[in-house]
Amino acid sequence: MDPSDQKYFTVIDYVIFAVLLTASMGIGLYYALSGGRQRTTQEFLMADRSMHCLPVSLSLIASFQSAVAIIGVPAEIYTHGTQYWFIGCAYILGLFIPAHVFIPVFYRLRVSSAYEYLELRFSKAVRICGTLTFIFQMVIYMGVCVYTPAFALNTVTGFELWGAVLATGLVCTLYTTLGGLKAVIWTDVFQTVVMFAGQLAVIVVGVQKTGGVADVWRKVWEGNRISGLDLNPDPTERHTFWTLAVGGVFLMLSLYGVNQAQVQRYLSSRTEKEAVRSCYMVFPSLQLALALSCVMGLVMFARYCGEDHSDKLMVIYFVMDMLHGLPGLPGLFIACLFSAALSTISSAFNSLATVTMEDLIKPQYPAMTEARATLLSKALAMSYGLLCLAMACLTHLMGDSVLQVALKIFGMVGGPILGLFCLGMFFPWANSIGALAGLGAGLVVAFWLSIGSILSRSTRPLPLECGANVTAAIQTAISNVTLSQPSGLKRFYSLSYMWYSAFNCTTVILIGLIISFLTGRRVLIRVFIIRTPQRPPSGHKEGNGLAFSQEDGPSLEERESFLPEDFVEYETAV
Ligand SMILES: O=C(O)CCCC[C@@H]1SC[C@@H]2NC(=O)N[C@@H]21
Ligand code: NA
Repeated sequence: MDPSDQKYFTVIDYVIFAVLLTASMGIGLYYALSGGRQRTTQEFLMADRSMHCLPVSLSLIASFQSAVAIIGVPAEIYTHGTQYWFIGCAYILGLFIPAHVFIPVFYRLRVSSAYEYLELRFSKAVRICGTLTFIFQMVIYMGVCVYTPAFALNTVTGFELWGAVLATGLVCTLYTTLGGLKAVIWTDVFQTVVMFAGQLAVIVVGVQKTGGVADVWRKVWEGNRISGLDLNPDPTERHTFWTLAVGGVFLMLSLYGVNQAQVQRYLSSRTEKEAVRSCYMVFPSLQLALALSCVMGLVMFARYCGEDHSDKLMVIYFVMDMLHGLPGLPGLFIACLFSAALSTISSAFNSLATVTMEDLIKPQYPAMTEARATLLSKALAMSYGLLCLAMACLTHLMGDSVLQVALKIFGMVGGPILGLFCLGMFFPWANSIGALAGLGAGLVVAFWLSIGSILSRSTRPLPLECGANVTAAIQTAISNVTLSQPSGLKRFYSLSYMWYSAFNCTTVILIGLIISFLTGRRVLIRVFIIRTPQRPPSGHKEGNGLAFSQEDGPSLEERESFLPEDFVEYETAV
């Protein structure tokens, strides 16, 4: 069917899309006109540190579940099978470690930006480099997130491309600028619900139209799309249990442990326990989001197993094929797609405005009044919004698998940032020079690796035949056929992109330690001692462990609020 002449959208579909934008605007206006009316940066950027765990947890999901996942994951499952689903195993440690390692450090320091920790632990220079790296990462990622849904929709349904990008970008910029973090969190809650509803609708209609669950399962099974546990230890294998479940942990830590967008949500919680609880509550919802997008890919395979389309358009084509003729459902899915995009880019705007304000501007102008600071924060949110629209154009040039592009960005830039924080929290003898050198080296290696990989490798999609005639044996033979096994630099370039976060994080730590040792002469070490509530007399001291280490540190006791004096200075000769 030629999409352009299909009448996909009835009036009700446009109404649903308009309702989504209007509701989001309404929430933004509500928080602009209620509470403290967004007059202080504490309210605008930190939601007055008054949030409950439920909205925070849904907002934590929404931040990194964009249209990239809604479109990219089903395409991944359609093309390569369900191996990607094993990334769900990474969610266990990927959320447990942030809850008990990173949240205590950030929450007890009562910072607004995660990068303040880097100045307290290392130096101002490390903080600024960390902030700039984060800004670079999120600006590129934002562009991918705005562009993906608009481009895919336009191609399949003729839906006005730049009109959609502009509508999304402007609405998002407005409610983020007007309503601050409270509005961003509550629109995230609303948009996450729309996201789940849209995906569920496609699955229910898709299964029903493809002959029912049994039929879908049979086709998917015969089409060899249910991947077994692939324990192949080869790090150049794109998706195996190890690259997803272990490499995925580092990816999750770079997002849910140290990414400012998530740290800001933890910090907006009313108590530390509330923040930890919100982190725990992310787990089931994230598993549900993953399951929905994977099942959508399976249903799509059952429907089209013989046909071959480029992945990005495939999903929208499938959805419109399933939903057209059912008034309101195409509109619901569009609302789902743009909810995914809106909730991610609003989080990006707000976190970018926060770090720019807290890490780059306030330190230069300490005497700035609260009113001016808030006004400037709003101006920043607005300008990041416009920058994001510009980035959307750039995305035009990206590769074809949007999921892979997004995950590569996290690996290339998020990995080194994770390494920087780990260096600070787990290695007390690391110093500022080491941290800077580590971050620099990590970024250089990360870019060298990913550019090298783009130039030298293409993924081998599984054959698309379905039906009993293609036995699993043949499939395995085909998919495992080893092209001339790369060696040396070629092998380095063919490292699975799912290992980028782990690899780049490790590079930063190793280089950081080596340089710290080399320059460690008489270095002053500032180690932040976390104190845990005084335990009932159980005889042993419990520490949150982390960022500190020297055993002869001060006794562990509860502190109302942590002040920089909690950083204990140590002279060490190396
Ligand atoms: O959806 C996106 O914008 C980016 C792709 C998914 C990012 C990672 S994958 C692991 C974790 N689970 C999610 O749902 N999102 C993040
Ligand atoms: Na989102």
